Amino acid sequence: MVRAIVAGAAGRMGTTIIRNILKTEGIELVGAFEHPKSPAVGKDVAEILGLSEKTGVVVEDGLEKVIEKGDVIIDFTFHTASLEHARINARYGKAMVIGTTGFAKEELSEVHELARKNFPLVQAYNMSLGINLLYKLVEVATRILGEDFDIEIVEAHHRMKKDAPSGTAIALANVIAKTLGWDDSTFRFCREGIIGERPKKEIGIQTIRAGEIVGEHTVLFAGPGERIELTHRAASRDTFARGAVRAAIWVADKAPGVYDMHDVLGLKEV
Ligand SMILES: NC(=O)C1=CN([C@@H]2O[C@H](COP(=O)(O)OP(=O)(O)OC[C@H]3O[C@@H](n4cnc5c(N)ncnc54)[C@H](OP(=O)(O)O)[C@@H]3O)[C@@H](O)[C@H]2O)C=CC1
Ligand SMILES: O=C(O)C1=N[C@H](C(=O)O)C[C@H](O)C1
Repeated sequence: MVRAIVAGAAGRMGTTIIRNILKTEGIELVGAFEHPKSPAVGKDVAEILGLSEKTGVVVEDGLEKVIEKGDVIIDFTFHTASLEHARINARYGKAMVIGTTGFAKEELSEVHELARKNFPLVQAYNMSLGINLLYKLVEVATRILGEDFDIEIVEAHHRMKKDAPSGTAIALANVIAKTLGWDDSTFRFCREGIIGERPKKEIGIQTIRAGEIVGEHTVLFAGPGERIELTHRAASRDTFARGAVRAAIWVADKAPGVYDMHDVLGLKEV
């Protein structure tokens, strides 16, 4: 049985992940924590989730209060918090699953460096099966169309999302750039005013924030006389949470290193 600790236990993803752990075989919830000022601290997670029966797991006020109880930490919080949790975990060597987005390049490099030396980590900006398949489809479409077609990414999320563009949009842009042998200097995040003709060597990334949209990504390939759009729409956060729980079970007994959802889902060789 894999013993899981959930960071950001009162958040949108934290609560969804805990619900999924409670109904999944092979994994149990042994710890949950929030930042010290959170009103959730000191409450049984059942109270946060609106369950009638107590779980016996109380929300603590930091990772170090619970880390020794668990085998794997699942972290969907905030970029600075996840980096701090990785730094703490480097001293304990527990497995980690990090779904947090919004990292600066240097922050993510530090997280990966810590993992390579000290603990197994699954890090992915999107843990849904559909998006991880979309990465593959986009790679194929880019290989076939990339030289002649303009490629744009449009992402839409709920009004509460703190970072833009989404981590998934950046990951999609990275797939396209890698396939074409380009780098991230070709990413174009916004356009305004007299911008002139679109350069060929450009990957547009546009952001929409509105209402309660769970998460939508479209990659658009527009060429002479025709257009292809590949779209993924998440209807519920459960799709991300199921992926995170699957990743937690998978990574618990792995050697230190950085893994992604293609490792977890067995899509590496597809
Ligand atoms: N990889 C994937 O598949 C997915 C990734 N995400 C990413 O996950 C992250 C969280 O998203 P979401 O759940 O919607 O956001 P929320 O703001 O709802 O949840 C984050 C939680 O973490 C808490 N938190 C902040 N700092 C700390 C800390 N130092 N220690 C412990 N807890 C802390 C927050 O508390 P407070 O609110 O009080 O600040 C909040 O409860 C985002 O980066 C998002 O982009 C989201 C969905 C899918
Ligand atoms: O903040 C969210 O909600 C989501 N964030 C992730 C991202 O930034 O890619 C994944 C998902 O689309 C939901």
